[in-house]
Amino acid sequence: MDLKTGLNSPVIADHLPTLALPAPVMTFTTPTSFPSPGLCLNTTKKTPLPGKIEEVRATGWLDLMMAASPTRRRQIKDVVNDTQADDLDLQYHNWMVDYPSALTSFEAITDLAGSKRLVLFLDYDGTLSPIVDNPENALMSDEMRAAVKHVASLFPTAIISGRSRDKVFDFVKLNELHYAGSHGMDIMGPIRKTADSNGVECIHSTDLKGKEVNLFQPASEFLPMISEVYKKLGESVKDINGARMEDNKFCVSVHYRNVAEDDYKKVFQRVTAVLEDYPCLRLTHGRKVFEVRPVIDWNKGKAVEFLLESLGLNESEDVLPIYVGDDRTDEDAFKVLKASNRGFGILVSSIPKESDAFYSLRDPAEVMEFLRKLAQWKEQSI
Ligand SMILES: O=P(O)(O)OC[C@H]1O[C@H](O[C@H]2O[C@H](CO)[C@@H](O)[C@H](O)[C@H]2O)[C@H](O)[C@@H](O)[C@@H]1O
Repeated sequence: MDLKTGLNSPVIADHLPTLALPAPVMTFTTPTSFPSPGLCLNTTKKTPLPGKIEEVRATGWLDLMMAASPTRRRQIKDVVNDTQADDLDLQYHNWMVDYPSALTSFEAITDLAGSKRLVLFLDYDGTLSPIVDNPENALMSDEMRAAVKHVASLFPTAIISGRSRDKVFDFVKLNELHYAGSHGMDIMGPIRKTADSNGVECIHSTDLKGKEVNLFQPASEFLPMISEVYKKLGESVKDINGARMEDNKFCVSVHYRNVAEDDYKKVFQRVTAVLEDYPCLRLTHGRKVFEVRPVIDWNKGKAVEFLLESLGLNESEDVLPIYVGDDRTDEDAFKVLKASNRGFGILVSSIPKESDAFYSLRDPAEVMEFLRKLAQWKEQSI
């Protein structure tokens, strides 16, 4: 079995790299040294790669596209027989040895939390709302909203999403939370309580209720480029049935969930052709979606660190951050918590996946149960 490609393997490894087109601008290591888009504008157009290499690259991405957000057991019960379905269950249960359920391990989690201050980071799509065909319809249920509101009244809570911050707020509609949109490139957080140690510049602003907040937008210089590429990508995929664009402010999503598999390659080729002219932008891959974003050293993991610092909780030993997410981009946050050894990630997945998370939950319904249990535990211990 090849665990890395996911071929013949129960484990989906969707950690493939960002698009491997040669780019003159690499990622940067400090938050203050973001590349200016101007640095990338005058680069000469790259010589097209020999057909064969292009083909290999396209094929690698094609496998990824096929494997992305694979069909869940309950959806495939009509197309596989009972034995195959039982096999899938067995694979899932074996996988859970490495990624135990956060529900069945709840006591271990609260033992670890003890008297520490718990901080919650939540992804949106696939975590608080189920994955649906039309991204505009990814509504959060009232029960989930109530569960999130309840935990947010007990623990500092933030939502970190790939969507634009405004869009995710429209879905969630809760003022008690902090919000980071565009994969953390648009953060509205509390006024920083600690000294600004790494020189990250924020704009003081007010939220809808007039409360003072900090706005952090490390990719603001890229806005004109992002809106230009949004238009070009839209033009280039408009004849592909089912392809859908989404403007996430500092990044762009090209959805192919509703595209026929025969057209996947076309989507990939059209997107990469447009990006040939934008070495300052990179392509990543989520659940049946391509995400185009600036090449800056900023991601959901950095957003977690930033928010912890803003909350004055970054240096404290007494803090237990928990991040719940379902997607490849959430892995950056899982990694940060794992590396700092002070909190952990919970991967939301109904299929086995390699992850830097510590625990797992099967779907948003289990996420809601977990949030309710956390609130109940906290209230009992007050
Ligand atoms: O970080 P997230 O909040 O998880 O955002 C990642 C992407 O989520 C959305 O797309 C995904 O959910 C859609 C609705 O269920 C689904 O139709 C799509 O196939 C999924 O990829 C969002 O629409 C994207 O823009 C985000 O990048």
